Amino acid sequence: MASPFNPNPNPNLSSPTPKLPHPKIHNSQNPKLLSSYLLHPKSDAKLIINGGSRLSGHVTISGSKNSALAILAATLCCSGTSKLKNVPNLSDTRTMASILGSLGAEIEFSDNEVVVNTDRVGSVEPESSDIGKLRGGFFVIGPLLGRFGEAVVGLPGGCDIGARPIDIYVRGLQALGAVVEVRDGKVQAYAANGKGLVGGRFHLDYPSVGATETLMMAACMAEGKTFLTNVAREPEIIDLANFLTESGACVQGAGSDKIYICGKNQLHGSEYGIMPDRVETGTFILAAAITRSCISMSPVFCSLPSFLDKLSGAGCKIIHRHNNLQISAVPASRGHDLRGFNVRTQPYPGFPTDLQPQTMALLSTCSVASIIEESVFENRMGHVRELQKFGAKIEVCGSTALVFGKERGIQFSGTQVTATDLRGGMSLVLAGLASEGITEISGVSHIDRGYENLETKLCLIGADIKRLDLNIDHTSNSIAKSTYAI
Ligand SMILES: CC(=O)N[C@H]1[C@@H](OP(=O)(O)OP(=O)(O)OC[C@H]2O[C@@H](n3ccc(=O)[nH]c3=O)[C@H](O)[C@@H]2O)O[C@H](CO)[C@@H](O)[C@@H]1O
Ligand SMILES: C=C(OP(=O)(O)O)C(=O)O
Repeated sequence: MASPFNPNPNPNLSSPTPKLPHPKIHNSQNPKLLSSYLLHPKSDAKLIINGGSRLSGHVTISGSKNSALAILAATLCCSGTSKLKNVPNLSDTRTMASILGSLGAEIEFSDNEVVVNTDRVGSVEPESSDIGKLRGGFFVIGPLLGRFGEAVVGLPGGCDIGARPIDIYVRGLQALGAVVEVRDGKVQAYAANGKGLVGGRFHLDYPSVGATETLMMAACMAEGKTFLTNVAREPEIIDLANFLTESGACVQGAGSDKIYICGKNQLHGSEYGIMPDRVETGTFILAAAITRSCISMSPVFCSLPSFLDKLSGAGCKIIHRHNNLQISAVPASRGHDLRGFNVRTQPYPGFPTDLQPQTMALLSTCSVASIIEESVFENRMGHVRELQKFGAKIEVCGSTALVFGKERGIQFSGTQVTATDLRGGMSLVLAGLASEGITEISGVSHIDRGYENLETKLCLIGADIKRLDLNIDHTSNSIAKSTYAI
């Protein structure tokens, strides 16, 4: 389909996503220098979507953001050099690299490979402004305490989708022999015996993903055995356990609700490939569904059981063979459209909260009404108001949303919306793809935290989406330095 952008290209429109510089960083003495290299795009870009196109073709799925963040933190447990492959190049992974650099680690981030050497780590206090940008940065408290017996880490940031306290982390670290206090907006922790952490037993009163990962890393470096119960069972936990094992740790039970760890003083460097991103996989499945299209993607691991069951029940045909997944949501005939379904988000293997907003966009276009209950985060409905601007009929009561399908004559139309968090932002991209006309999305930096080369991947399967970067230097025909905040 001819794009309205092509005949008279607007010089402000750039596609694909500008490639960020990949610096080589060897100066562990100067964390400020490091931060200035690991640049973050400013938030004044916009995504412009000319919706209504059917999608077709193949998508290459990137490495998992959430695995990569935990495993980057885990390199702090390892002496020598760790080489990580299939790391997605995202603002979150770059921030994590910056956090490791601020501790004195030497890092090279090139394409999708990160090489980390932690032998010259000389600080236990990472740059607080970076910790405040994402949730994963806080995970370094586990390996720092384990390796050095102390840590001073700012309070974590991440998507604004609930209070997101750190009480389970604190109680868990205390069970491993740490004294933990929150002072001046920072968590100050040290080993009570003045030497190092000691193994222990700890029951998580909720299977928190981040607390499980943090305690696994701490326990790997504690003296003696640790037994964690009611732990998170997400595939990212298994990926972290595999990395730790590859680096010399003894971790058993990852993927179940109990993890047993035999502590070691120090792990060694290793080479490890990050697993594919299951949230990105789910998002592209939803992109096909909402546009009633047929696409394929790889590599895909079977890590979305509840989500795939729901989509199949709605009428999507999903074939997952080896590491390739094909989805067809093309209606077989008139009157046979996708049906709505009810969703209750839950820890793995339940329906993933990180796909709730994008699923809500799809359900607004389905043939019957649906109910979405968000049970993991108490405030993950920020996207509803923006989806309503497209014409979606959604009513919210607390953490439950009633999503009316197109029985109410809903037809999405392009509009101007703002992303206020990562997955909520992505639900707006999906709604834009399914809309008639032009959609303009602001707050793109939220989306950039979690989707690598988003516009390129969507364009390759036939979407009409471009990035409008207000900081492009048109005089030099290249992306100006001012595009990035230093
Ligand atoms: C970087 C990363 O991996 N982020 C993921 C991780 O976040 P994160 O690790 O932050 O998510 P958690 O599993 O910890 O949070 C789940 C629930 O537990 C609560 N809680 C958590 C810790 C704590 O000490 N006290 C407490 O009450 C949280 O407020 C939330 O309501 O898992 C979430 C749930 O799958 C995903 O949405 C995030 O994408
Ligand atoms: C909630 C998410 O990330 P974070 O935990 O970093 O906020 C997410 O990836 O959807």
